[in-house]
Amino acid sequence: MDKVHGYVDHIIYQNRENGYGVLSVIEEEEEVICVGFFRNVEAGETLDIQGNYVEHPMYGMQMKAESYRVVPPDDALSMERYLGSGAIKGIGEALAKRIVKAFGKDTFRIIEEEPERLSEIKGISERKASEIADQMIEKRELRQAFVYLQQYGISNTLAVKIYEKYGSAMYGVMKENPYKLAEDISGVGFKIADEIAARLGICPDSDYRIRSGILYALMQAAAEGHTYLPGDLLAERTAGLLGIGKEAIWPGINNLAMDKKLVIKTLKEEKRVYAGAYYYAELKCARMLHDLNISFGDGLTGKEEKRLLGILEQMEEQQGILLDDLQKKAVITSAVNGIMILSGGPGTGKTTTINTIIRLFEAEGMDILLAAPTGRAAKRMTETTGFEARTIHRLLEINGTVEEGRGAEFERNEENPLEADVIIIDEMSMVDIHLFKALLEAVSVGTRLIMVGDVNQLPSVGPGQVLHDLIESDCFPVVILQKIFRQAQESDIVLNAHRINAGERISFDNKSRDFFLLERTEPGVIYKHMIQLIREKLPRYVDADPFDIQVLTPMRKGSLGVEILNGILQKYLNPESPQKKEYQTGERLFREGDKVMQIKNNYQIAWEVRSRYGIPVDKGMGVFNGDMGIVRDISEPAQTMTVEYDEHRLVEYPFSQLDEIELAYAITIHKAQGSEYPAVILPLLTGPRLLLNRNLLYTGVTRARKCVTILGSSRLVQEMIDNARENRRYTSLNDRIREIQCEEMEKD
Ligand SMILES: Nc1ncnc2c1ncn2[C@@H]1O[C@H](COP(=O)(O)OP(=O)(O)OP(=O)(O)O)[C@@H](O)[C@H]1O
Repeated sequence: MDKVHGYVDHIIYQNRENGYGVLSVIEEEEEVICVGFFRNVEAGETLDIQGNYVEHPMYGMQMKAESYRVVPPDDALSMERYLGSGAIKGIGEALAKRIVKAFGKDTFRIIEEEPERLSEIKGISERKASEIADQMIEKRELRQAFVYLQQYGISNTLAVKIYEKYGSAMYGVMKENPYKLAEDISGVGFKIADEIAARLGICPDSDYRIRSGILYALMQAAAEGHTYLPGDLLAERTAGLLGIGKEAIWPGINNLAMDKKLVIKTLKEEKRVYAGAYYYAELKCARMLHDLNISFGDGLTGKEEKRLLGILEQMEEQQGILLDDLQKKAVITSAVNGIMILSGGPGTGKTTTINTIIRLFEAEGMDILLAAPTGRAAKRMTETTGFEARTIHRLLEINGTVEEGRGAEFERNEENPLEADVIIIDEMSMVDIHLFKALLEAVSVGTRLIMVGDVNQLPSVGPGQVLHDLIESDCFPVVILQKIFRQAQESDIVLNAHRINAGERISFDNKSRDFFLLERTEPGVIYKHMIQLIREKLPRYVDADPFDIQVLTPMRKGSLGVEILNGILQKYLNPESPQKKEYQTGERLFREGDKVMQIKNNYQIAWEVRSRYGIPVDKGMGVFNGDMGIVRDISEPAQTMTVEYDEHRLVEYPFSQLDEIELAYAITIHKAQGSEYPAVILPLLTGPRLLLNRNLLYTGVTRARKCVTILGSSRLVQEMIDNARENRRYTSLNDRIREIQCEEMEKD
C-alpha cells in the first residue's frame, strides 16, 4: 500500500452525489493526483491518504485512494494555506501568513487553546481572535462528527443537519435514542434511525422504537393521502412495520398523544389518530371557511336576486346563449355568498358558468383573481376565460426562502391578505390540505371564494380530499351541473366519460371519431402502435405536434409502466444522433430534444426568457410539479442541462439537481391531473386491481380534448369501470366543518 501526505491544492473534479473526486495534492512541493471517494474535503486541508499508484492511460500516474484521513496541518506552509483558503471566515491569505509567521508550528494549538494570543497580531482584535478560535473548534468537532456518523452510513449533508441540531449532544442522542433523529431531522427517516438502533443493539420492542414506528406509519399514510388513520389500523400497520405484536402499540400511541405529537379524536366509537399538523390544518381550514361563509345583501330571495337576474338576461343576449337553471343558480349564488362550490363532469358548462360569473363581477366593478393548482391548469384557465390566471403558489406570492422540510411560505397570508372582491379557483380536486390552508389564510372575510372542480377526478396527490369533503359537509352553497352541453355526436370522449362515471358500459365499435380502442395483447405490439400513432397518425388527425400527444399510463413499473415506455419512446421519437448531446446519470439518460417533466415544486429555481439574440428579456423564479418542457442544451463543461418550458422560459439545472426532472413521453395518469392534451394514448393491458379503478380511467379519458386511443384490453377497461372502489382516503375536513357549524348553532 502506498501513502501520500500533503495538502489539497485544489479539487479538480467532484461528483456531489457520490463523493467521487479527483484532487490535486501537494506533497513536498510535488503535485500528486489522487482519485477516489472523498467526502467533505476542502482545498487547503491536509490529508493522509492510503492507496496504490496506478498508471492511467490518458492522465498518467495517479494515486488511487483506498482510505484517507483529514489531519491537522503540520508544516508552516500547509497551515498557512489552510488558514488562508477561506475556510476560516475573517482570515485571508495575507493574515494567514502573518499568523503562521508569528506562531510557527504551534499555530493550531495556540488558536484552539490560547486564542487570546492571536490579538498580538496586527489586524486581529480580541473579538476576532475568539471568533477564529470558535470556528476552528467547530470545524474540528464537525469533522469528528462526520467520522462518527459515517460509520452508520450517514451522508455528510445529513451529518451537518444532525450536528447543527444537537451540537455535541449528538453523541448522547445517538446512543440513547437514535429514533429522535427521525422526529427532529428532515431527511432522517425511520429506516435510517432503525438501522442505527440495530447497530447500537437497541431492543426491538423499546418504547423509542415503537414511538418512532408509529410516527413513521402515519407519515406513510399521509403519503397515501390520508390525514388520519383509524387507531386499530395504525396499530396494525405499525406492528407489521416493526415486526412485533399489535398490543404493544396502543400505549405508544397514547404516550405520543400526551406529548402532543399526535391527536386522538373519537367519532362514533372510532378512535382516529392524527399527526398533529394534519389535525390542526383541517381544524383551521374549517374555522376559516366558517368565517368566510357569509351572505351578501338579502341573499337569494329579494330584490338583489331580481336585479342580478336582469343583468344576467342582458348578458345572455349579448353572448347569444341561454344558461340553464343550474348555471344561473351558480352565477347568482356566487354573487350573494362568501363561498360557492361549482362541480360537474366534462362538457357540463363549468367554464361557460365561470365566464359568466367573471363578466357579471366585472360589470359590478369588482376586482377578480383567478388561479389553479398547476401551471398547466392555470394556463388553460387563462385561455378559456381570457383573463390572466396564475398558479395558486404564485397568487399567494411564494416566498423564495423556503426552509427544507417546512413546506412553502407565502407573502400573502393572514397579515397580508389578497386584495380582491372575488377569487376563483379552478381544478379544486387537485388542491391538498396544506395548499388549501395557505389559500384560506390569504383570503379575508368579505372576499368571495369560488371553487370549481370535478369531484370525480382523482383526489390531490398530497394529503386530503378537500373538494370532496367541502361538498360532503353539506355546509356551503354547492351547484353540481348535470346537463351535458357538448353534443353526443360531437364528442364520444364526453359521453363515455359520463358513462364511465355512472358505471355504464362503453361500446368500442370504432365508429367513433374521437374514442378508439385497439384490442392488443402483446406489449411489443402496443409499443409499435404507440410510436406509429405519435409519429404519424395522431398529429395529423388532431392537428397538433407529436410533442403534444401524451401517453398516460396507470403505473410506473412493468412493461407498460412509465419507466420502460419512456426508454422505448425516447429511442424512437428522439433517437441518438451526433448532433444531440447526452448526459447519463445513474440509469437515466437525457438527450437534447427530449420531452421532460419537472416532478416537484421548486420555488427557488430561476428561469429566464431570452430574445432572439440571447439577451435575457424576462426572468423569474419557480418551476412546478407537472410542468413539461424540452431539453435544449446539455453542457458537460458547465455540468448543466437547460430545459425550455412554456412561454420560452429557460431553466438551467446543475447535473446534481436532475433528480427533479423525468422523461415525459409517458407519464402516470396521476401526474396528468389538471392538464389537457389534444390526444391521449392509454395503454391498458394488466395491472394491480386496487389501482385500476373507475376514477383512474375517468381521469385518464377526460385529459383528452380531441382524441382518446386505448391500446390493450377492452375487458380490462370494463373491469376498471366496474371497480368503483376508490382507494378510500381517511380525511375529516368534512367532520371538522360540521362540528364548527353545530357549535355555532348552539351558541345562537
Ligand atoms: N347553457 C348553454 N347552452 C348552450 N351551450 C352551452 C351552455 N353551456 C355550455 N355550453 C357549451 O357546451 C360546451 C361545454 O361547455 P364548457 O366548456 O363550459 O364545459 P366544462 O364543464 O367547462 O367542460 P370541460 O370540463 O370539458 O372543459 C361548450 O361548447 C359550451 O359553449
